[in-house]
Amino acid sequence: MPSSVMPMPSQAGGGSAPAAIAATGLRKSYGDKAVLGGVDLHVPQGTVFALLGPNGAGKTTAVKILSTLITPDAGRVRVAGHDLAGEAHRIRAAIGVTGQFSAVDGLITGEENMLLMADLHHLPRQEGRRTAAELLARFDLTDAAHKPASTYSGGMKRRLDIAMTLVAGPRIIFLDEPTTGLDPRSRHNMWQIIRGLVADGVTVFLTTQYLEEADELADRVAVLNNGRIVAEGTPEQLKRQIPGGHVRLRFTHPDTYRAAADALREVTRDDETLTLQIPSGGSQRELRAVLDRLDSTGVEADELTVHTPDLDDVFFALTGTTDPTAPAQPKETAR
Ligand SMILES: Nc1ncnc2c1ncn2[C@@H]1O[C@H](COP(=O)(O)OP(=O)(O)OP(=O)(O)O)[C@@H](O)[C@H]1O
Repeated sequence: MPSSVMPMPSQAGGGSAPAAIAATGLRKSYGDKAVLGGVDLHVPQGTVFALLGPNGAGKTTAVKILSTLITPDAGRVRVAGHDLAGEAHRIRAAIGVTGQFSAVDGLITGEENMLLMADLHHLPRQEGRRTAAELLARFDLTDAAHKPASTYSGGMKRRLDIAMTLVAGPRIIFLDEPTTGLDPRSRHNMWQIIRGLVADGVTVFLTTQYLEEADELADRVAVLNNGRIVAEGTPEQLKRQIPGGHVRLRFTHPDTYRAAADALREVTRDDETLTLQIPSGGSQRELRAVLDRLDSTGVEADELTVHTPDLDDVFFALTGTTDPTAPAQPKETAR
């Protein structure tokens, strides 16, 4: 068995795949403030795991513990097959961490940052140069390699940061909010980079406030709220737990609106906006049933929208909050 693999008992949703990261009963308090109140995590090798949570939920604290930066008050942690208690140095050698605050030194060039990292990891000079050049090319930074990093855009700095994390070839990387503050294009670039890492077999532990990001990237998502995991599963599993799919019909004439309300069952009426809401999973069959019923009474809606539950709904249902920093997600598809 490779050293980065640890067997885990089969657990709900986690399957029996070998874990790259496993934690049980993780607790951490600052003074009398309990930040993590008994957290279990299981991240199979070669997968992307997203830890979601509102501001202050304890995501960064969890990452800091798992990446050996701080010690938990209680709990057992194994990363890359090594126990945090006693083998933290082995864990450190096996992982890469990109935090919310960049490790990039703006005064030196991108290439110099990379070579510095290669030196820190004691790579032989030749190998360090080769690895730096390869990573700079892979992250589309070759042209900027000889410019001071302070002249880089936010997206370029973030790419350089991750490239630096990869110099030592970690098989597990922690990305704490990797796309916060990036524009949509840079965010999509970052997603491609993360997908590329996973294609190479790297395990990615990601924290994010962007629900769309977790949906796009993560094999599994855990929602952290008040120091506890309140839900865990694939994005699809989480969405299925949440009711909320519906068809919304909007009318301009009150008479048509009333006729439609009478014709349809199980509608929620909004008399002010002349809108009807019908619970629906959004399948073609369910939509057709609604349309057939409207047709049969000769009523035509002025607008029809289908709302399928997304991670926003999950997040809201589980944490009682939507994150004001998350960008608006287009949830509804006008038909
Ligand atoms: N060193 C510390 N000393 C005291 N309190 C701390 C310390 N580090 C974190 N906290 C507190 O612990 C709580 C969780 O912080 P943490 O940074 O883990 O949350 P987070 O989920 O990462 O939040 P965000 O999304 O805002 O980064 C917060 O209330 C924070 O103020």
